[in-house]
Amino acid sequence: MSRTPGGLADAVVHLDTVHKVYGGGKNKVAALDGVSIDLPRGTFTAVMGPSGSGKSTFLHCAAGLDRPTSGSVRLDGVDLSGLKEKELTKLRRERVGFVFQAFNLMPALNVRDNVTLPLRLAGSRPKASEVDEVIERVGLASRQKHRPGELSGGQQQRVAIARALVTRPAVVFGDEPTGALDTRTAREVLGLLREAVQWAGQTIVMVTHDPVAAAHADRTLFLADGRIVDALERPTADMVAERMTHLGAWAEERTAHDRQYGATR
Ligand SMILES: Nc1ncnc2c1ncn2[C@@H]1O[C@H](COP(=O)(O)OP(=O)(O)OP(=O)(O)O)[C@@H](O)[C@H]1O
Repeated sequence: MSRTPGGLADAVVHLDTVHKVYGGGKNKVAALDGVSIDLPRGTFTAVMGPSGSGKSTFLHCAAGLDRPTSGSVRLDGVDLSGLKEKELTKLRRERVGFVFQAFNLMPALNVRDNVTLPLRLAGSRPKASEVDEVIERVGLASRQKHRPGELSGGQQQRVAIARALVTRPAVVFGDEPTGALDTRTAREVLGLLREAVQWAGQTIVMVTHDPVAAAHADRTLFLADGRIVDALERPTADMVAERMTHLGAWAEERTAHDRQYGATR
């Protein structure tokens, strides 16, 4: 892939020296400490790291849900730092899809209406054939008139995935999308995400604690103390778990050290 001075030519998400600092004085926390990364179009990236390493902060800054303290984020070619709140909301609505651990469906709406909601909110009229296709893809064609309360957890997450994909976003961000699912259902949902990368060239970025989930991605990034400290291409779950064990032990040592000597990371 060709590189430009600003990063990869076809990076959907580009972070350049992103810092995110919370609090001040003794309570200051550097949740992100100079993160630079390109996430290429049509790829599936998993983000892992010990608790408190900055995964959610990374996702929020990359998705334009939160603003970095310094550094820049470019999403689908747009520099987010230049955008006003309203413009940012519009960009998220049009170019970003989200899948959360809690499915966040509207309980009063049926499957089809939940799926088409983002399109309607953006003021565009859903094209029936495209909606049919995405609902078919996630295996819910026979459940379109059901409400979320009548569906299993896995089916509800499929609705959320269809809702995220229907706008054909530049990137889908997943925050522990399989965190609330049993192992078998989680695998099915991950298979669907993987398929979306394959059949639609979808770009996906997913925060997860689960090495098996990370093994579905093309690349796994490892965060520790707000920095990307490692990356694995097409790793197995065992490789990811092993890397996490090292990072976990390292994080524990850091915590013990901080308790003894204090820290303002
Ligand atoms: N709003 C906030 N105010 C102050 N500190 C915050 C805030 N949000 C996050 N932090 C701190 O920033 C650091 C990174 O938090 P973040 O939630 O990004 O980590 P994480 O890797 O997603 O953790 P987990 O796996 O436990 O969800 C932590 O030390 C956290 O306490």
